[in-house]
Amino acid sequence: MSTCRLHRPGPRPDTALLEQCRDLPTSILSDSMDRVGGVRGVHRVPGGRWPRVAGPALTVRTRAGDNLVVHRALDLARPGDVLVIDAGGSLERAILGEIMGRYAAVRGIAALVVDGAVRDSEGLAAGPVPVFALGINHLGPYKDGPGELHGPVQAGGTVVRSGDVVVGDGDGVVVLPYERAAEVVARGQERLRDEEEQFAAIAGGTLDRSWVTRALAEVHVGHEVDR
Ligand SMILES: O=C([O-])CC(=O)C(=O)O
Ligand SMILES: [Mg+2]
Repeated sequence: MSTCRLHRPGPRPDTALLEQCRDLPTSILSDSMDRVGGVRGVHRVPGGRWPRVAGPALTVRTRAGDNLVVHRALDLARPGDVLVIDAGGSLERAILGEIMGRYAAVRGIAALVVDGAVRDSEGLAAGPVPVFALGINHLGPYKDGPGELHGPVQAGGTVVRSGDVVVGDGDGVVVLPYERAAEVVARGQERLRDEEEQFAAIAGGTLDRSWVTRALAEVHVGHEVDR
């Protein structure tokens, strides 16, 4: 017998806001949090080609190399949840694999984010549920516990609370704190429009590059620079 501490679940973000998040690249969203609000080192498993995903965090803290409470989380998850599993960043053992990935799919789980390793990476990559992890390891987990659900965790150096908005794509994973999510999305939409204008200016040959010379004081050393 082991323990699984159950905290009270966090708030549930608005579905329209989650929909808006799916239109915003993680790069734009982390820019919109002043380039400091991202999960570091946790990426899509190799070969996974899923579209961008966004959902509320169901936070899981487990002992490194053990997945008993992750199994509990799979059974308690609500459709659309993103499991954020803090396995202490350990790569010693995988925390989940293809069986759990397939079960997550039938439970309607939106994504699995593991601050630790996973295995069966080819099977996970072929499945419908996006999986993000710090690494891959064939060595499987123990099932002894303990752990906790819905409490605050860390993933890739970022604090994640139950109900925070988790967004993942080909660049990795960002977490929008629940209270700031609407503001970050609004900033992100503005940045996306600005980037689209830059793409059009690049294609049309009208991109203004004057900021580069303004930002740099050039120092010529010993010879004239041809222009
Ligand atoms: O055995 C486990 O606990 C993890 C695993 O490989 C799977 O879910 O397929
Ligand atoms: Mg397996």
